[in-house]
Formats: sequence, structure tokens, C-alpha cells
Amino acid sequence: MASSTTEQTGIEGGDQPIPVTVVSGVLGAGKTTLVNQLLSTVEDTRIAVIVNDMGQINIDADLIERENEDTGIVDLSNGCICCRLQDDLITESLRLAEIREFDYLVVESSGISEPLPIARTFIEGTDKTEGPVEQFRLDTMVTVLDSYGFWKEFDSGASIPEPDTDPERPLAEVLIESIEFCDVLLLNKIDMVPDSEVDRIETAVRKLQPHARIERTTYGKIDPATILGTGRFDFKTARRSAGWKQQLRSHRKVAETNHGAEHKQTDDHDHPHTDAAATHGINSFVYTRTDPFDAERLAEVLHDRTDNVIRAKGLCYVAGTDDVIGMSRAGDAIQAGPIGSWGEQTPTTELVFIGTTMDEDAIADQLDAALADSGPPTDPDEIFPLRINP
Ligand SMILES: Nc1nc2c(ncn2[C@@H]2O[C@H](COP(=O)(O)OP(=O)(O)OP(=O)(O)O)[C@@H](O)[C@H]2O)c(=O)[nH]1
Repeated sequence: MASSTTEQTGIEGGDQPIPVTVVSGVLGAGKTTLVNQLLSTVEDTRIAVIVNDMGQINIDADLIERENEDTGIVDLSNGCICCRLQDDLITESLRLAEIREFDYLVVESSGISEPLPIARTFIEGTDKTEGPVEQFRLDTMVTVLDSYGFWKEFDSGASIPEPDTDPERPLAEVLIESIEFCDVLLLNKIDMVPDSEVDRIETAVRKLQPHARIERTTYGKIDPATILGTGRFDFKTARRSAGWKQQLRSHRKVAETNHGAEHKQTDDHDHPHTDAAATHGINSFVYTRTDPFDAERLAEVLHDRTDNVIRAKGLCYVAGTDDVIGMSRAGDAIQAGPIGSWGEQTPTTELVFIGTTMDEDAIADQLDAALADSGPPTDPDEIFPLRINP
């Protein structure tokens, strides 16, 4: 290991706000393993760790404590940082900073936390702090991906068993959201995936998250400078970085240039297939229509999930309502429901699809068959909000 703090992590001392790295990822992805790895390899940076685990007993804090006895570890058990414990997260971070000196804060989030609200807590503060927390600076959002789980879930055709988590937050959804909101993505557990599949996984992940630095790891072994003191985090960039958002933006630009004409955009429409995507059969497209869906028929199509989709997300124009119906699909987990009204905007369906060897025409035909005809539409209030679990 390098011996100086700056060499290892690029962290300077002084009165600057304490940098923070947040480690996210689904249950069992390897977050604790990564944090332990950091604590045992970083020499000159004093790292404090806040661990948030969903169980009654904070197994992670126990594990970390046992292996690193003199480290500042705080246990935020019995809740999830992203929803109930935002105040606690900040309170504990501040308390920790008062009672001990450290150079760097690492937050290990629970396997069901959404990274975005955690980031927001540091950037905007909470009701209690009435503003941003000046003592800390969010430096890096890291996601640890269980590459084996990802491959099983989305590519091999076999579904991994759902751990005992919130039925409102299926694994696939947590997995995809943690990929979509991060600066550094660690493809962990690559030792468990056939070599021939690792490139394919990376290509799919790159499609979901074009912005992040992606590294392959086994047991979280990584140069600490990859995730500490990177200075990569920027809230605006992170919020815009999901692959589906980027694809939708580029689609809208093309549509503007074409004066709003209805058209289809596939990968090679305005940015050619990368060789990797073509080789690995990863494709994406945007489905756009200005005719409305019939609510019931749309729900039927959404229930039929035999189409190699890893991620689909966007807006649906549905007959019989002024509401925009948002649709979000991660693997086989789908939710759809009102997310606001169209207002001045021309109602238009815009759905981004990312998947493996998807048959774009077949998917478009299926969706077209759900468009409303001249008869009275089904009442959308009877259909939405809709939640389909794997
Ligand atoms: N084969 C293999 N196993 C790994 C790797 N990384 C971690 N593990 C194992 O995976 C299991 C889960 O690892 P943890 O580090 O506890 O995962 P976590 O994300 O902290 O899990 P939760 O706290 O439950 O969310 C442990 O048994 C680890 O030893 C890896 O790269 N390869």
C-alpha cells in the first residue's frame, strides 16, 4: 500500500468539510466486505463508518467492529437510512465528528436503501438541520453490484430467490436503482460468474449507467483511491446519469430536430451501437406515441413480461385521465401510476426500453394493440396505481 494519505485517497487535511463516501448495493452484494477491506488497507486516513442495517441486530457493525476494533463505528439499526433515518444519519454523523477526530466518513447503507435520498440528506440536510450540513461533503456514491445475482436475475433466465425484504421494493428494483444513481460501480463477485459472461454484464450495466466509473472486484479488493477522495459526486449530474434518462433526452432532441414528427429511435438512430453492445446483444429503444392507451389493455400488456427487458421507464398517455401515468420496470417488477398532470404539455407516451436481444417491433406491436380505440376507455382509476411483482 502507498503510505501517505494523499497518495492513497487524494484526501487533504485541514479545516475542510469531511468527505463522505456512501456504499450502496443490495443485500449480500459485498458492502461489508468492501468496507472491511478499506479499513484494513487504508493506513493514514482515519475512517469513521456508519452502518445501517435493517435487522434487529446489526450484524454488519458487529462484523466490522470485530475485525477493526478501534474504528469509529455507529450502528443505525431498525430502519432504513433513506426513509425513516435521514435525521439520525445526519445527527449521528455530527455526533461522531464531535466525539472523535477522523478524516473520512464511510456510510454503508442497508441493502434496501435508495441511494438518492441518502445523497440528498447530505446535500440538502433535513428538517432538523434546516439546510446543508457544512461539516460534510459528499464525495463519492459507490454501488457494489452482486455480479452473479445480476447475471442470474437478468441474463441467465434463472431468477434468484427474493430475500425477505419489503414487498413494495422487489430486489430487481433496488438493484437497478442502485446502478442508476452512483459515481463508481463495483462489479463484485466476478469470481462467481463465467468469464465469458463478465463482459456482457459490464456492457449491460454500462447501458443502465453510462456515467459511472466501473471496476471489477472480488471480495471488494480495490485501490482505496477508487472510492475515497475521488471528488466525483455532483448531485445534478448524478440525478441525470441513469441510462434511460440519457436516452430519453437524446430522443427528445432528435424529435425536436424532426419538428415533433413521430418516429422510432433505436440505438443506432443518433448514436451507433457500440461494438460491445452489439457483440453482447444489449439493445435499447424509445417507444413514442401520441395516441392514448386504454388503461386495462395497457395493464394486460404490462403483465405479459416475456420480452428480455432489463429496464423500462417513462411516461404513458392513458385515455380517460389528465394524469401522466409513470411506468417503471426493473426485470419483472413493474409499477405504474399517476405522477402528475400533463398541464400545458402535449400528452405523449415515451417509454425507454433497455434489454438483451429485445425484439423491438414485437414489443411495439404489443403496446400498439393496447392503444385506445373509438369505444369508451376503461376507467384508469380502477387500474392504477398498479404493482406487478416478480
Ligand atoms: N464469491 C464471492 N463472495 C463474496 C465476494 N464479496 C463478498 N462475498 C461474500 O458474500 C457474502 C455477503 O457479503 P457482505 O459483505 O456481507 O455483503 P453486504 O452487501 O454487506 O450484505 P448485507 O449487509 O446483508 O446487505 C459474504 O459471505 C461474503 O464473504 C466476492 O467477490 N466473491
